[in-house]
Amino acid sequence: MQAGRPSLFLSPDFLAPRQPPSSPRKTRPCPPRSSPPRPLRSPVRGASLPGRSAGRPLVSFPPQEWAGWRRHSSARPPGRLPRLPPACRQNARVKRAEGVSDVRVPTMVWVSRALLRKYGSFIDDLRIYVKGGAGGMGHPRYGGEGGKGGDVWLVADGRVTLKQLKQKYPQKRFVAGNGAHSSVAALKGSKGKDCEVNVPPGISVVTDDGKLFGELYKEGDRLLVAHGGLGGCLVSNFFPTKGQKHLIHLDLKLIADVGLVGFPNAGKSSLLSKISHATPRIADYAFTTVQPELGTIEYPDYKKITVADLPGLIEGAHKNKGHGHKFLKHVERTKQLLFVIDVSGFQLSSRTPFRTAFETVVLLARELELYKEELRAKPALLAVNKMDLPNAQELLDKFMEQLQKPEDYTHSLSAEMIPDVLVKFKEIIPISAHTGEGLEKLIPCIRKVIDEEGHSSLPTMGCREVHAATVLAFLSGTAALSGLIAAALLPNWRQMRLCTFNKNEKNVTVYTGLWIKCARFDGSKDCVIYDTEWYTAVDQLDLRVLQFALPTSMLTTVLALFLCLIGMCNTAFITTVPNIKQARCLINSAGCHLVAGLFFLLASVICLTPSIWVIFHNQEMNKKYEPVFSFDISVYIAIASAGGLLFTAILLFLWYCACKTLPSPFWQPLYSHAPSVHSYASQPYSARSRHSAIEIDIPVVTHSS
Ligand SMILES: Nc1nc2c(ncn2[C@@H]2O[C@H](COP(=O)(O)OP(=O)(O)OP(=O)(O)O)[C@@H](O)[C@H]2O)c(=O)[nH]1
Ligand SMILES: [Mg+2]
Repeated sequence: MQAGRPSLFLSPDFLAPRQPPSSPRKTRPCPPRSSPPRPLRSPVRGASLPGRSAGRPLVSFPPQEWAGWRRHSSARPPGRLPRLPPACRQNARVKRAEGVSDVRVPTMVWVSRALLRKYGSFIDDLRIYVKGGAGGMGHPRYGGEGGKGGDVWLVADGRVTLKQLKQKYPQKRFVAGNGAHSSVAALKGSKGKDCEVNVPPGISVVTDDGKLFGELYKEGDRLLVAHGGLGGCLVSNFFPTKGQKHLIHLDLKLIADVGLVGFPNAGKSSLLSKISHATPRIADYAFTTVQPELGTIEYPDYKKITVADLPGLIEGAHKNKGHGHKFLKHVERTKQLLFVIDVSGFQLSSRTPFRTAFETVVLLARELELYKEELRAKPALLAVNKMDLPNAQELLDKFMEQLQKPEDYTHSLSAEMIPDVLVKFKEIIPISAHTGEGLEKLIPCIRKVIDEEGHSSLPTMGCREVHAATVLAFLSGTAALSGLIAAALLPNWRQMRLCTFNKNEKNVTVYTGLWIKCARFDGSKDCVIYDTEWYTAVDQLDLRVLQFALPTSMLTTVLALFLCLIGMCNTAFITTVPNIKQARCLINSAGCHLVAGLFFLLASVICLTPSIWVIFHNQEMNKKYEPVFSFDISVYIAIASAGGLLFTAILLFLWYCACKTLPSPFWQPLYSHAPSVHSYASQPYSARSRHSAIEIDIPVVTHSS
């Protein structure tokens, strides 16, 4: 077998940790004859599975043995059965010739073949070579300095996967450009071209010797992995230095809020498919899931929680048995663990012991603990699945009893299988992923635990944030509008103080507003002149402009407030899902807050500019005529109102930017169906994401027998 290619056959000890290859074998041995019968035919009597063996079973297999092959078999393994390795085929032929009908095919061969068929094309660990560009030569005669070599950067980009990266750059070499040499024309050589490698977010960069280089968590994160060499200069005798070079591993670890942890066949994928729109593969055999898959639970207040369906763990996963490390590493970054167990227990194969539900919990806790102790600290929920099976209630009662006093029931396990600390579950919820029973309790519970812990890997904006931002914008906008109205109505834009030297006369102050002029004698509150045609007088252009500017500003503000109001009414003040039509065009559209913010900004500018002009215009008038003009309180009010409008606009812009960068549901399509259509829950939680599963790359598995 060629090294580096996925094997076509795996021996049953595939699940054992990889050992250095011993002496090469020419033929692959058939698994021991002690293994129990395994079917190659469909459980349906007489029906043969599609594929090359269709119509001509390789081996026959009594139906009653099939029944014992998998517990609670409800689904036929999909697709064609794998071809047996030559040695086994030969063995089977001989046995058939001898009249032995029940030639046994080990479960793990079948499982491993199925696993590899899918597993081989996914990557979550890629080893690449990075090299910074060399510096340019200096110029000894003129003292010129060579350009610096380009650097190699890793840039997190959600649109790429490691598989794409590998396909695009099969050489897996990333070399930055060299710096330019110094020349007479350009004594300082230009810098070499940087090399940017787009990698998926969630990457840990590890050197060949296991040293952590850095991590790229979110879109746009950058990491410098190889510096370019320095250009030749006087210090280096005009000789350049070479760029750094490294062999690094891009290790992809899943970033999700909740990780589904359990033994194979517990119903993890079934559960994910029920609570989200993800469509993981579900089948009645172990290791159906061989690549982690993500689904998203969406709550009525638009909070989203990502759930990762991880491949099943087996005993010894912490020692990398069954590729345990590759699966367990994805648990590391989840914020919450959701243990899923089969209420009736689990048995991987007839050669491995049967484990009760209680034992599976104990073993899972031990595996996690041995893999990384920190995992113990993660909040955990326990979903006891398959409650629709007969006797499930009795088994559950027993299981609960065992959990109360675990030390009394661990005698069936050896000492090294018992965890130092049994996981403390925040909640134990009996469910049936089949019928949907218990999910109405589980879904809010997941949310509650995430909220309590106060961290979600995907920061989301819920109703409260929307409420706060729009209410604050609405209030400050309303206050600014009131200010504008007051400024427009008060006759206090300009004062003209007329003093007299006649002792019998009193001084007069003329107050000019936008619409009226009022002259008052000192000590009197009554207007002696009430002139609504004041603007016919010369040199009042600034106030004439304000006559148009302020109403325009007010109208614009009203429009912006209207947008805010509708947004608020459709989000914060109702508990049900907002009217989809309105929400789409107003709240849900990225333009809504942007437009409202732009209106506020416009209103602010329209009001502010002529208001400031009044101040300068007064100075000019004082110079031109007598120094009797001064501005009045309306100017202050107008400028303060413009400031308020500007603040509102900034608030909405910030909110817009936050929404654009955060994965807020307000910028994505809303539900396409009402939440109540879900068969399993009539409660307000929709729990159905509009996202389908996100594919996660998994490493290529190469095994030689
Ligand atoms: N009766 C019953 N069967 C269930 C339930 N949930 C899952 N199953 C069945 O159990 C089998 C395994 O389900 P999966 O969802 O593939 O299990 P898994 O834990 O993802 O398995 P792996 O991917 O191998 O780790 C399938 O045949 C499901 O139909 C349930 O609530 N009740
Ligand atoms: Mg699965």
